[in-house]
Amino acid sequence: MDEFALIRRFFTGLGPKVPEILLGPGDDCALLQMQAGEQLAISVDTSVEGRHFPAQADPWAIGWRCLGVALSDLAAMGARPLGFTLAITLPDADENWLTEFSRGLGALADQLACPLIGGDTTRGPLTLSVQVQGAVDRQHVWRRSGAQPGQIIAVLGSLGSAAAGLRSFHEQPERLHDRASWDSLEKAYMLPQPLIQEALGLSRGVSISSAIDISDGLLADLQHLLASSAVAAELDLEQLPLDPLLLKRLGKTLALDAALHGGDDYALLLTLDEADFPLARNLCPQLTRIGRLVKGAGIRTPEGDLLEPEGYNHFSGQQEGS
Ligand SMILES: Nc1ncnc2c1ncn2[C@@H]1O[C@H](COP(=O)(O)OP(=O)(O)O)[C@@H](O)[C@H]1O
Ligand SMILES: Cc1ncc(C[n+]2csc(CCOP(=O)(O)OP(=O)(O)O)c2C)c(N)n1
Ligand SMILES: [Mg+2]
Repeated sequence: MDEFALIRRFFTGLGPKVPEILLGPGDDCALLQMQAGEQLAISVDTSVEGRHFPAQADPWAIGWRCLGVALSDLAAMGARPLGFTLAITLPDADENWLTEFSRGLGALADQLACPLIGGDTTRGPLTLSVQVQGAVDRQHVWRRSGAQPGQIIAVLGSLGSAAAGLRSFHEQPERLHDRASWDSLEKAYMLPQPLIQEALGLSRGVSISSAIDISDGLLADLQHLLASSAVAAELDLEQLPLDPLLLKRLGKTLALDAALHGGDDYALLLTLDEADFPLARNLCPQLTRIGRLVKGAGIRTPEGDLLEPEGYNHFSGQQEGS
């Protein structure tokens, strides 16, 4: 199968038709029509085999995951997906692998009405770069800056599960191929659900002062939000939303460590006025209050203990060839 046959067969017609996409794959560019009052939100994330997902992972799940992690950034801005492009680097054109990969990718593209509108196909070590495009009402766009002392910090989605799921696959690699039997931790890692609908519902109904999605770990990503907003945080570790299975599997200390530093959660961290929290909870019952913003810098517990924001960092320690 040559490059163009591969594109036609696996990467054409993924996701539904949406009115804003005037032109999809097949020309030199895709064309998007923006509506008056909306801004274009753009973000790209690369997923590398062995770095972001295990070598030999289920191709359906790799397809879902590489789009899911990218769409999470649209959720974090309160943006509605319009479409995505895929730059794919493949070691070879394995038809079975590509069939499953494009089905997993297409399943999430359908669920969130986000069609594949173009891309690039090359040969080399397995790497997937997904660029997402979204539309955001200029009145309701969320940024990392904007958090104010006195407001509360809330999280949507659970924390630490994905890190425990990755650990489970390290310990039992044969489980990577048994998608039907994945538990909630394994699903959290391999099949992250970007919180697009939840974010859109919240952004229309309540004023959110700042937001970020959690990819590197709660403390690391909270620190990015705090730095952008020039505020500090007090976190109540007893309130973190933890899956009961995570607590059962790892015990409280390791579960907390996974929730604070593990990453791969693709949960949303939001700040808002305390008075708006009941309304926000009505719109999104899973929203959990985990702390509050205070003047100053850094992250502390209510008892005053400093929490160090170590999270995932691609170049910390400079291993691999330095
Ligand atoms: N190579 C790069 N060139 C320009 N901007 C970059 C590059 N890598 C990351 N960024 C920007 O730095 C910021 C932080 O990146 P990242 O941690 O990847 O964000 P996220 O967790 O939202 O994916 C983002 O605004 C991103 O666009
Ligand atoms: C096989 C494997 N090992 C380790 C990890 C842990 N990990 C790798 S990258 C990452 C952080 C998120 O990736 P990044 O490229 O920083 O995404 P971004 O912050 O740009 O969204 C984490 C927690 C993983 N996901 N998979
Ligand atoms: Mg990124």
